[in-house]
Amino acid sequence: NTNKIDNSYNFDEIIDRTGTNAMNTDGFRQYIFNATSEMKFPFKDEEFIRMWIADMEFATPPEILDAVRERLDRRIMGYSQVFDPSYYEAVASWMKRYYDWSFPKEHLETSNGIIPALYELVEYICQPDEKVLILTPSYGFFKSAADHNQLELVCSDMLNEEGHYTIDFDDFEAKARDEKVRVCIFCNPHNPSGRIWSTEELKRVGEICLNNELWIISDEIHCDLLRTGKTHTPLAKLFPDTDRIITCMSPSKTFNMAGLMFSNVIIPNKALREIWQARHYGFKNPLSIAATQAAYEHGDEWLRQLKLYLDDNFAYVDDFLKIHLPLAVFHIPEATYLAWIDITPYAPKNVNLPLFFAEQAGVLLEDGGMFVSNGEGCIRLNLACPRSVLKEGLGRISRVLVDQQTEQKQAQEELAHA
Ligand SMILES: Cc1ncc(COP(=O)(O)O)c(C/N=C2\CONC2=O)c1O
Repeated sequence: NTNKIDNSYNFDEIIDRTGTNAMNTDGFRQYIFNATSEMKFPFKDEEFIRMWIADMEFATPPEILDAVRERLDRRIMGYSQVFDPSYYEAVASWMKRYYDWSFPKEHLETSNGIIPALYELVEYICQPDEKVLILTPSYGFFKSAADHNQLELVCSDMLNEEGHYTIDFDDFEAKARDEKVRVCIFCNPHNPSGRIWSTEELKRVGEICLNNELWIISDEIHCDLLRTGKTHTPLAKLFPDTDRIITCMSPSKTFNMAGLMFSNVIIPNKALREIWQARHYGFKNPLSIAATQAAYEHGDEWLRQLKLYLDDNFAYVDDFLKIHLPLAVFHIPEATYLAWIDITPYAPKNVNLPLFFAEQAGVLLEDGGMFVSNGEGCIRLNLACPRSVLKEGLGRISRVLVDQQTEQKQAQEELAHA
């Protein structure tokens, strides 16, 4: 089952993920609600429309699955690391083709995911009394990387002009000047706003950080997931003379293989790289190595078609909101497959929005409260799903919000006439 029809990949296919130990289907009670599996809802688990965690409902490309099968056919799954030079060649070729960027082979390390790499790099870079700078709203694990290392987190709230997010450079620079701020974890492209930073913005971030002797971890996991026609610039590409920018990338988000826990960490600074090599547990899953290399060697056409499908999903959301929730603030993001929507005019006040939508609509989603700060009134929808699923999810969301608003108006009228 290659999920290809003629030469097109089938992104409309509904794939059953139950019984696969998927966070998406089985981990939401604990992750979103900090609850046990006993937590009850008016919906069966299989009735939920799942739009929360950022993995896809699409099959991992057949070319990648074939590479895993091929490695399985070697029949021994012993201790493994990346020894084969063809791995670096595959990564380097992808970076050249897509970002016109290259880096020396000796700078390339690998990690069992970018989150673990963030935890390790922050530990190796910071002294115990130093601080971690991030932009907010932020992917929650950026805060965890500071918390995990008992370090103070410093947040620079992004400016939000009617849903257009930009960096408050005065605030960012003021915080970067704090001599105890040692590292900035920078999200490029940005989750959850979906911004692709312009060259000017990237240069200002880099100059502010480097002029204040910060290290920068540029988390670029979303860099392949762009709207068709958009381009990504690795931050390190703009600063070839510094070795204080660490770049984290992975095909895990691009090709729906996050469960294989494999990412690239490009560390130009020799001393830091030596600490990484001394401290990091270097053995890797041989199936993950095979899958990751295959993604870079054979993923182009699947990615091209995926981007077109996501373009259409985003266009559908944009049209839907303009008709059914016209007061919501939404702009099709330049990157990611995540829709960040300000529903303040419709949202019930003082309720836990993920719980509200789970209980009232049978939709699992994340809200601004899960993105550290500066996300009030916003929800985030994962659009990496078949259009039929997207339509059902949006329909349920708008119904409960409009019903909620109608009930609010009726209650106000009754009060007014009481
Ligand atoms: C900015 C960013 N960095 C790192 C990761 C995870 O890297 P990994 O450890 O899997 O290699 C994610 C996944 N983002 C997710 C995952 O679920 N919801 C999200 O927003 C992410 O958005």
